[in-house]
Amino acid sequence: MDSLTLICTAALLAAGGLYWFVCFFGSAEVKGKRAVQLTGGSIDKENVQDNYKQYWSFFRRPKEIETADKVPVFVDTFYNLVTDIYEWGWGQSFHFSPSLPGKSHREATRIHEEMAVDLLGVKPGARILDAGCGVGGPMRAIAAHSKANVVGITINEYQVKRARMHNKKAGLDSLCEVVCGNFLQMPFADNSFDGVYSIEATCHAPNLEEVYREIYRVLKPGSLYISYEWVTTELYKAEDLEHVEIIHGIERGDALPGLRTYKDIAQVAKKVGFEVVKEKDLAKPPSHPWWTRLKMGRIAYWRNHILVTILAFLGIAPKGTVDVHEMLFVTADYLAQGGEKGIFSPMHMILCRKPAAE
Ligand SMILES: C=C(CC[C@@H](C)[C@H]1CC[C@H]2C3=CC[C@H]4[C@H](C)[C@@H](O)CC[C@]4(C)[C@H]3CC[C@]12C)C(C)C
Ligand SMILES: C[S@@+](CC[C@H](N)C(=O)[O-])C[C@H]1O[C@@H](n2cnc3c(N)ncnc32)[C@H](O)[C@@H]1O
Repeated sequence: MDSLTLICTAALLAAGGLYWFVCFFGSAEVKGKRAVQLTGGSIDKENVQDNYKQYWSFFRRPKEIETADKVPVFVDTFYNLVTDIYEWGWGQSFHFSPSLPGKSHREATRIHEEMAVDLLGVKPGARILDAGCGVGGPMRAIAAHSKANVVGITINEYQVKRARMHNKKAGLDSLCEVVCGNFLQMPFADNSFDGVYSIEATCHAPNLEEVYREIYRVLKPGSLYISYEWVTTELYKAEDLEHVEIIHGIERGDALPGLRTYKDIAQVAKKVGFEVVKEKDLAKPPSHPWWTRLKMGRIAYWRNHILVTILAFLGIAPKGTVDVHEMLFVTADYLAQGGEKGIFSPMHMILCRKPAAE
């Protein structure tokens, strides 16, 4: 080999190495997390693996998941385990949105979020609630778009920390406030919000009636509530074993005490006193598939898996991160199958009004 060939080979190797480094340590989306910063949320590094086992133990005793008082703990554990991986591999908005041809995932996400607040019809300065706010991606988009004051509530203390940090960084902390608490028993006065929204969050409630009743309580009479619900659709057949396996896979990988059918949503809303203004499954055509983003990411998930394995081996990421990542990897597949078969929707939209006071 002459020296020119040697130099060229070395340059190629260096460029390849740099490319892998950027791919590995850089981010697929714009977010505030890098692989080397993955943690177990509020869980101490050495306890992550045990907490992951504890999360799975809930599914070995499904009756416990049905016991309402155990669910917030189970959901909190789940979000300690996944929040950093979500932020790293998906972004600050922990939800799906229909694909929009010609638009990026970020734009499609923002449009889906802005639609929610547009339908609430709130004015600048109004006080609105985000029930189940995650790390606040939707809250910031909605506050910036509507100029409303948004109060977010999440059961997970680590998400509160992340959301407050992002709000400050985005210069939106004067419009956005974050509270740690349970949306089944909120620390807010009756009739104190001009609007409420929940994006892919109430699916974690063991009993939809309880959370809708609580949202109804804090909403001012005459004001609107909008929710994007996770449901099984009319195509889901309980006697089809493949359908059952997909839905169970979605429940296990997403901390769900049991997916509801689309029929339950309006029924429960009416039961607690709401008038149903509009109900629509936003996943249905002419919407473009929401699950293509999940499928397109497959190569990146493999890359992420290798990276997480190396980081855990080196002791940089907590032990247990590999298991959590693997769980999400498998879940992504169940979600995409549910979407493709049309048996599952993460965006069954319902818009309700609390009747005006007499
Ligand atoms: C509303 C909920 C969460 C919905 C989505 C935001 C998340 C559901 C599945 C998640 C993911 C699956 C695969 C991961 C991948 C293996 C990893 O490398 C990078 C992150 C993922 C893409 C991750 C991102 C978030 C989800 C899409 C539920 C919980 C009610
Ligand atoms: C999938 S994330 C969606 C977050 C946010 N809506 C978004 O789209 O980015 C679900 C959120 O619901 C919250 N949540 C689940 N159960 C809750 C409960 N009982 N009380 C408060 N928040 C809860 C979780 O902590 C998490 O923040």
